Amino acid sequence: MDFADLSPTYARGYQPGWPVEAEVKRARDALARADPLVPASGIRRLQARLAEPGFLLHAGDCAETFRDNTRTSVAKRVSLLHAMSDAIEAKSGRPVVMVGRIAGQYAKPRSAPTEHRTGITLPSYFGDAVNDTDFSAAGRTPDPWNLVRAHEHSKKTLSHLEGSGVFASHEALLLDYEQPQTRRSADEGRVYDHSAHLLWIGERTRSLTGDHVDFAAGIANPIAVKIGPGATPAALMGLHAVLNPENLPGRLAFIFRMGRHRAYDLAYAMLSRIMAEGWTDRVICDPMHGNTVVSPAGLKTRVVAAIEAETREFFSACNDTGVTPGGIHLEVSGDDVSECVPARVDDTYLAINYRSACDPRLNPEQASYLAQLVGELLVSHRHFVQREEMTASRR
Ligand SMILES: O=C[C@H](O)[C@H](O)COP(=O)(O)O
Ligand SMILES: C=C(OP(=O)(O)O)C(=O)O
Ligand SMILES: [Mn+2]
Repeated sequence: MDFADLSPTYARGYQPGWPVEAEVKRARDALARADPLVPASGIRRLQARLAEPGFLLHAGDCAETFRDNTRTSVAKRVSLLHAMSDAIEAKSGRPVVMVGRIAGQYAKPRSAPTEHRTGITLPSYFGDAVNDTDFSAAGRTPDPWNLVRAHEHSKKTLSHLEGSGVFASHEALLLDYEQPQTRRSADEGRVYDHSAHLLWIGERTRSLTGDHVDFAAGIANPIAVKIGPGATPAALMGLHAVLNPENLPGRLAFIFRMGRHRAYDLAYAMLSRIMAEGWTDRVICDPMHGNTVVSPAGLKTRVVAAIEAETREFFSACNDTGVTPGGIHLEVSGDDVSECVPARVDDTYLAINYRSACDPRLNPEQASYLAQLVGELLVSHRHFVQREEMTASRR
């Protein structure tokens, strides 16, 4: 296979170039026969929780790996989510719904279809559901049976999550993974994607005319859509019309990931439109994905101060438009990694324990700091709401 020319297949909605189409069909058939990973009742339970005013804590790995899918690792991730949730609840008094980037976050939409190292060109790493991080021809060749392995691993993770109060979510990127797991429920006739409770559409695949939005429109799970700096209020309008035409609470969330410098202005414009239209869609802040930088040694990192700054800007825009902040979306690790730098990019710090298979994650200490901050910012929003109510009652 000519790895240097993957661009044409990859351009089709970031789907990997599978080497043998017949194998893709066999893997899809295996997924269609496999047990549903999450039951319709669990999906409906999350939808009901999201229809209430609770705050969504949406966090986990950028890319889970099969290697790290152990009971211990899952337990550490769950306990971090609980610690963060407790901190937000304790400060703000607002109930928190925990949704992990977990039990299926195995696919990545990479900026470039190929990676070059010392004269060798191979496919990029697209997540364990497609290929391997190992930079070798064997490791990087997409294997459709990894889709089936991703299903098996997700099943194992879900068994560790049982009774933890954490719902599962991932980016619905690989249609060869999602479509075969989509079934009509026998009791109420709705169509659910049983691969996770919540699915999100990424910044790169949210085109109104693309296959991903079309797929999401056809399933009844809660859906989130990433909204980056290139989006307009008109684009939001189109997504709302297609994904939540009945304006159902708990169905749709917009995850803003604007980057710290333009976060306030861009969010303000979008939130004003949401307010004016009276949409029930939840608004969430992802202060990670617009703030990725590359260190001098070539590692992707994020400065915690920038993550904090975007979080503050988002909450200010919510306060100034009167929209309720609906959640925070973070990439975090249960391990003490050194992937996000405190205040300035520093390769010595990054070298201590950089383990991410894709994007840099907050370690537990950094994640807990962010959770405290969010709790505090929610308190000032509560005061804002009370002020509004007082003004209204005086009229
Ligand atoms: O979340 C993941 C990344 O932001 C996305 O895959 C792009 O990463 P890349 O620019 O390293 O390809
Ligand atoms: C790829 C991701 O984000 P975005 O689509 O916002 O770039 C991600 O959440 O890992
Ligand atoms: Mn990421």
